[in-house]
Amino acid sequence: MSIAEVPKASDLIDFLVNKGNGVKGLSQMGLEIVPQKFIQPHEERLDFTQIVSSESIPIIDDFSTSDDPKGCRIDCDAAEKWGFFQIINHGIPVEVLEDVIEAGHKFFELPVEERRKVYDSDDDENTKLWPAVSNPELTAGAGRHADVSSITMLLQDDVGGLYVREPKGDGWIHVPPVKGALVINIGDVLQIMSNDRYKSVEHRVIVNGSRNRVSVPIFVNPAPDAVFGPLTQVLKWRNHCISRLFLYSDYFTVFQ
Ligand SMILES: O=C(O)CCC(=O)C(=O)O
Ligand SMILES: [Fe+2]
Repeated sequence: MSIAEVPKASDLIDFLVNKGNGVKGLSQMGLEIVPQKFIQPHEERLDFTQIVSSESIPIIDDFSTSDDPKGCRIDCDAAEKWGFFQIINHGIPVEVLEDVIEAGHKFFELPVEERRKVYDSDDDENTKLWPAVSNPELTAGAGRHADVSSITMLLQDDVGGLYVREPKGDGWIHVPPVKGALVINIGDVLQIMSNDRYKSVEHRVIVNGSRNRVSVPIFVNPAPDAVFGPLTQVLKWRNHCISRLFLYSDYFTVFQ
């Protein structure tokens, strides 16, 4: 849980997608490089020596039957240690997920005006485009952040670029695209409710040098007027309570 002082992905998306500039828009403006606003400050750039390739987040198979205690144990361990895991064979047909991704790519190929119409008429605002840029190492994809959700469920295409903080270290671990998988991560709310047992882990997105990336995150959030804090049932996991109570709308405003 921390707030990173980096440009927000939403600014980049707003410029490139909502305002309809696109990557082409950048070049039509005669810009050789991405505007300064979207350049990562030096200390925030992901330096490739920070990538840890010897470790990977767990892939949990057959999540739907994990109400057996052994399965639950694996999920809990993943939530405690990594805060991130992927699930496969979850019950949603792979073809359905692939259709969603394909629709996302098609949408972003539409001319700007068409795209706007879809935006105005549709409430599906979750699909995200991470446009290919020629200098991805300099550019803000999504700066490092933790989610202010309870949990987040993410569908990503096969481009890759999501990195997760390694447990107890400064490195970043790639979350490789796995066909038909959903990436699940613990958000701040569940970290607090679990009294710090489950971890809301920092992550970031690095855009690709040549391919547009589509991802569809679904944030499961409490209602704005919900009050949350460590659950009394879990206080035994630490001998002190790590947090006060929050009104979710206040929490969101401060930490988003
Ligand atoms: O697209 C992704 O892989 C992650 C996006 C993300 O972290 C977010 O929207 O909070
Ligand atoms: Fe996120």
